Amino acid sequence: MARYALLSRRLLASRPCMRNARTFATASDQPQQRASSDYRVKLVEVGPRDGLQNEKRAIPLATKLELIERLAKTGLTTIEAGSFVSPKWVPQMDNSSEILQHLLQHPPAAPNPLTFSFLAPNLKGLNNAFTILSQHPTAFTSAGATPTKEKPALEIAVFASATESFSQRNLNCDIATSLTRFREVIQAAKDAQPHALRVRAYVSVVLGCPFEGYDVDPHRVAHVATELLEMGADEIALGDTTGMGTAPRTKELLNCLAKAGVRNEDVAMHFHDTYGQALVNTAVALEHGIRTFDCSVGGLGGCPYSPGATGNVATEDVVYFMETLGMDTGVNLDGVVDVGDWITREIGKENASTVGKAVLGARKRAEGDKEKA
Ligand SMILES: CC(C)(COP(=O)([O-])OP(=O)([O-])OC[C@H]1O[C@@H](n2cnc3c(N)ncnc32)[C@H](O)[C@@H]1OP(=O)([O-])[O-])[C@@H](O)C(=O)NCCC(=O)NCCSC(=O)C[C@@](C)(O)CC(=O)[O-]
Repeated sequence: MARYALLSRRLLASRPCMRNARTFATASDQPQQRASSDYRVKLVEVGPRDGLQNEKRAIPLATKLELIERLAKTGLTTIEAGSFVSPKWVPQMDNSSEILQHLLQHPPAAPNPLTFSFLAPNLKGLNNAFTILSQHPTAFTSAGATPTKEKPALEIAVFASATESFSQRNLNCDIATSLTRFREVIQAAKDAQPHALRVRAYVSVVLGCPFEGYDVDPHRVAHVATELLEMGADEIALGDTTGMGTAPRTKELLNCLAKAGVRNEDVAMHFHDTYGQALVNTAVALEHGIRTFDCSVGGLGGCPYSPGATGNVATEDVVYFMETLGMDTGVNLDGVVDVGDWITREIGKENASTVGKAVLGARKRAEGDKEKA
């Protein structure tokens, strides 16, 4: 890890990405899977965490729980439900312990088994999660096991940065220090008793930084990602935190990661739609072979430490987009449209989903036609 921190940005930029596929802690001997799974897309709903973390008004615990319960009914299988960060830094996430507790005691009714994900930036955050988990040791499945409707799976997410400026603003430390902390978090999550936890690792500002601009070095992203995989992270989520990503730069980034040995099945894309490019970039990533995409119902979201960044790409828009391409998300479009309509009204935000608004408008017109007839 230290070698990445010590190399100058210039040196990194001039280095070609590694040509030979590297072996990471999580790599298996299986060849990249194609065939029918090629049409299956996994959507990770981040609305309850990324979608709400930036809201200034306190959102009641009951609203957050109802949001998760409503989302669970739509066919979504992975829901980012909270964040064990410092409440001084992100006050909105302060009731994440209660959320985790509730989800373990009362797993939401859902058509599919669920995985819940929680952010943890350090051991303190992870230990806060462990305090709740230790009270319900049999209420969730282990990392490798298949979750059931009665026993959800749990995942911890760490979040690194591709630029030093964003790392300082978001985590109050440089990238090297954050990676040292994440190594401890990942190790502790893997060693957890009675169950190991799955670990997702974000790399933020991969296609543009609010403080350093568009020119984020893809080689730097690849280095941070490979470090996290070598530590044992199960998945890398590439965050276009600012929504500054474009189609050619998304392609360049993914090619760079592939050359560094990062497998498509270990990558998730996390697009924000600030410049309206999220679906175009999604298409590029899909074409590249990525099959996991983050999204937020109603297009809620924004990072408190990324000024000007707006919401995540809307779940409704991604579901519609994937379906028009013949991809299978397993998510009920009408169901997520209803949730987006409900939560945006509930918290007094504009519904940022284009598809959500179109479907709601079409329904209204159909009702009007029915009344006239
Ligand atoms: C990492 C720290 C804590 C360092 O912040 P720090 O101030 O350097 O931490 P510290 O270790 O000096 O501790 C300061 C105080 O915080 C407490 N503390 C320390 N850690 C925790 C914890 N885990 N949970 C609860 N409390 C904690 C600690 O106990 C102490 O309390 P005090 O003694 O003053 O009463 C802080 O910078 C932080 O919480 N940052 C999180 C910022 C954040 O949540 N950002 C949004 C999520 S990232 C994101 O949205 C991007 C993403 C993931 O969506 C992808 C993308 O779009 O790119």
